[in-house]
Amino acid sequence: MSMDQADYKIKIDSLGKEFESPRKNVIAIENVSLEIKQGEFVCIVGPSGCGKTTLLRILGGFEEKSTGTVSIIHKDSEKPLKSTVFQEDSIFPWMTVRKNIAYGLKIRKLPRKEIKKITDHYIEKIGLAKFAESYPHQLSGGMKQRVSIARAFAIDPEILLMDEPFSNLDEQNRFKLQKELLRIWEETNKTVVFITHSIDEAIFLSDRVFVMSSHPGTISASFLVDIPRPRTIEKVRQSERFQQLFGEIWGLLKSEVM
Ligand SMILES: Nc1ncnc2c1ncn2[C@@H]1O[C@H](COP(=O)(O)OP(=O)(O)OP(=O)(O)O)[C@@H](O)[C@H]1O
Repeated sequence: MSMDQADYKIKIDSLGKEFESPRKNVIAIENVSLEIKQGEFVCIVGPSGCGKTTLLRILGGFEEKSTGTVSIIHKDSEKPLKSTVFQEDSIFPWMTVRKNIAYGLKIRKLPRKEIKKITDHYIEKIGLAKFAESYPHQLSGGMKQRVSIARAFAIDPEILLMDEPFSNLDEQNRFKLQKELLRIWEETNKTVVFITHSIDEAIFLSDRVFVMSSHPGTISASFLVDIPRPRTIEKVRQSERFQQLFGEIWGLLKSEVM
């Protein structure tokens, strides 16, 4: 199939990962198959240890798979295919907010003017104009995660991989960042794969939620989140569809978590 004909952005087929260890090998994920469309926002939820991070690390190219196939359509080879945002803030402590966001663009050797334009745009988007020349140690946890997100978007990847980026934040900061993330995503048409422990967060953010189960770590179900956008946390939580999805997803996870 030619790239233009493919109706997926990411296609995973019978993916498996076994970690070898001297005592006992661990099967982290087994027989994972899924397709993600261009521009889709998907969340993956599942109990601790079910293999979410392993799956994301394979997608990100940080880990080798053991079995199966992963196909990702890279449309514009001039631009990076993917960028990852991790749970802990991973910005450079010795660089200012501005330099952190500009870093990936400098690596790509974009013209200086262009770098400034893009960097200013994202500094504004994440509400850190007053902190552009601050260093990470002068920022709160939420502000640092904002910088990570801005940095990931600034390099303009086709796919964003996010591994529990908000799990270390308090609830109010999490709401704020979720909203900002959706706002930026809505204007960029990027494909996002987002891992979270939180069913609320998964439903609020995504077009589709994949639920993973453990032993073996595999996809046990997927749910279409047909709640209209733009969304607000208040409206989503009050909607009947939210309650219904929450009940169904929790129903699946409950037995494992308990
Ligand atoms: N480098 C490694 N070597 C050996 N085993 C590993 C390695 N990385 C992960 N595992 C094992 O693979 C399984 C899946 O781990 P993974 O971190 O992907 O789960 P997770 O769903 O992301 O967990 P959590 O939600 O707690 O972050 C676990 O049993 C874990 O111990």
